[in-house]
Amino acid sequence: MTDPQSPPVADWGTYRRLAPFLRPYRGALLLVLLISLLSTALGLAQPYLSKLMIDEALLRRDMGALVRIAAIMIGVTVAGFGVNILASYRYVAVSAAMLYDIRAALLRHLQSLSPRFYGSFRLGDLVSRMNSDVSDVQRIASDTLLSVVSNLLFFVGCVAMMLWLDWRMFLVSVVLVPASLATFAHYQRRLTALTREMRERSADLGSLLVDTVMGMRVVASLRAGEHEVRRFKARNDAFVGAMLRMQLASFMTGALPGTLMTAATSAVILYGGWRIIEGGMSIGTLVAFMTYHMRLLSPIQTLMGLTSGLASARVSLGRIFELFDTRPEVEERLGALPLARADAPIRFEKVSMRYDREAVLREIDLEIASGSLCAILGPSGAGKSTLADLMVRYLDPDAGRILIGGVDIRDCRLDDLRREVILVDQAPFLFNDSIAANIAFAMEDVSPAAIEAAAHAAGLDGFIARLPHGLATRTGERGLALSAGERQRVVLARALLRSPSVLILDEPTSALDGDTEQLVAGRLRAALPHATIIVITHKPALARLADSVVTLEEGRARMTRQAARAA
Ligand SMILES: Nc1ncnc2c1ncn2[C@@H]1O[C@H](COP(=O)(O)OP(=O)(O)OP(=O)(O)O)[C@@H](O)[C@H]1O
Repeated sequence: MTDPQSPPVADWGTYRRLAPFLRPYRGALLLVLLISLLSTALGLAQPYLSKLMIDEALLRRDMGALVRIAAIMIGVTVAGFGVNILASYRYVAVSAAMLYDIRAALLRHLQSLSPRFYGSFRLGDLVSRMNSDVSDVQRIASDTLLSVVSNLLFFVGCVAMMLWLDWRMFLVSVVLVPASLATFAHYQRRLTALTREMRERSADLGSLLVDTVMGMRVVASLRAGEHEVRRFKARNDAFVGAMLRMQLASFMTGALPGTLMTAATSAVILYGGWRIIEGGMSIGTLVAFMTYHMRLLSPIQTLMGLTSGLASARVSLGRIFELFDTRPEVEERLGALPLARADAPIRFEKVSMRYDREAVLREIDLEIASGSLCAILGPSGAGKSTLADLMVRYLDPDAGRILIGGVDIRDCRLDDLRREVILVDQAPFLFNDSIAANIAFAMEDVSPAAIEAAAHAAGLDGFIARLPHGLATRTGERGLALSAGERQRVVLARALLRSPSVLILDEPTSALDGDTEQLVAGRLRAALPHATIIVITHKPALARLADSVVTLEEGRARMTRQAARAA
């Protein structure tokens, strides 16, 4: 993983990585290409029809030819209009479907990354990659690629028609192309660097906004509003400066080479005029040639302008593929075994784990009996949450193994493991939805009675009865419309509804008073009579209810059979 402060610019080969996403749409894209070919042919016919109009109808004073050619011109224009609309419509539909596939694949991939990744990656930067960068690629894919194809086709067609009409005049027409291309290449390199800088500044701004909004209560209580506005202004100034520099380079990349090419027009008029006066060329040919020459500029200018879009998309693609390239720390083994139930003993065998260079767990040996209530105690930072993360494979140990019923959990299907072993985190997370939807999150066909039973088991029934909308009450952004203790019980109900074989609770009652804690503890066992329940806690009262107690200290685990003795 590179430093998020310096997002990569993908090399041009990165576009090849889009191939798997393009493959399902090969047929549809080929059809768009054929429609574009037809549209180009219709566009190229117009100047030649003007030549016929001048040389065959006007100069010969032939009224019949005039009407015929005018009718063909109108027909070609109308057909070109229809074909263009069809090509754009089809292309935008295909590119939108393709971009959806990329976003969905990215979302799936992000879900496979460990909490450690989310702990180290800036949230604002992540959102900016999912949103702005994918949108940027979408914009380029929907506008630019069709434009590149049709302009290239048009360019090739123009060159062919000009060579066919008069090759000497063609040479005059393209004499300034090399200078124009050199100018373009210079500004294009500058543009790529400036685009990357602009994206970095934009991600800085996004991260600050996310941080400030998430920490709004701290900002308000410390009266740091003005401090945050100043930080925002500094980052916004840096962003605007980078954007202006990029815009200037983008303009120069398209406009300077185009201006050079326009100068060639005078040379064509001079040379063509001289050939007509000498009697070596018809007026119709010069008019048609001039039209092709002028139209030649347009695809060159458009293609040059588009490269700024492509440069920007290259930066965005680099940022998107950097996420795709972040390997999940935990992956399912090929041929992983199904796990029907996990009501079996859990064994830790010489499990060691370190973050960066610091060892958190050292050769832990432990057995937790099936169906027991086990309390894990230990000072803050001893590695209790890490132990829990290992049991649901948010992380894998550096050494040693964890077995359920004698099977290494790394050999089990991840989906099965996480269905049977549920971890309720220390920081309960609620979605901005109803209490019922939060309890039944991502489950289908759950009866209201089952949700109510889970809410009762989590000690929420009294609270819900007092609410005017009951279970339909919304929980607010991140559940902040509920108290900390209520949030804890909603996530507990969410876990209970799923009837896991193993339930791990990381400080589940830290925000509850003693009476509510006793009530919840009592109902928990009744709701899951056969499950193994592992409770990480700092509370002696909760530990006293446990069948066994494990104390973690300095990376080592000590097991005490009786809660009363341990406490
Ligand atoms: N993603 C991480 N990167 C680096 N160090 C980490 C990471 N997560 C945890 N740690 C460190 O590992 C140690 C154990 O953390 P852990 O959260 O497992 O402790 P804990 O016993 O659950 O603490 P508490 O009782 O305060 O919740 C701590 O020193 C912590 O700073």
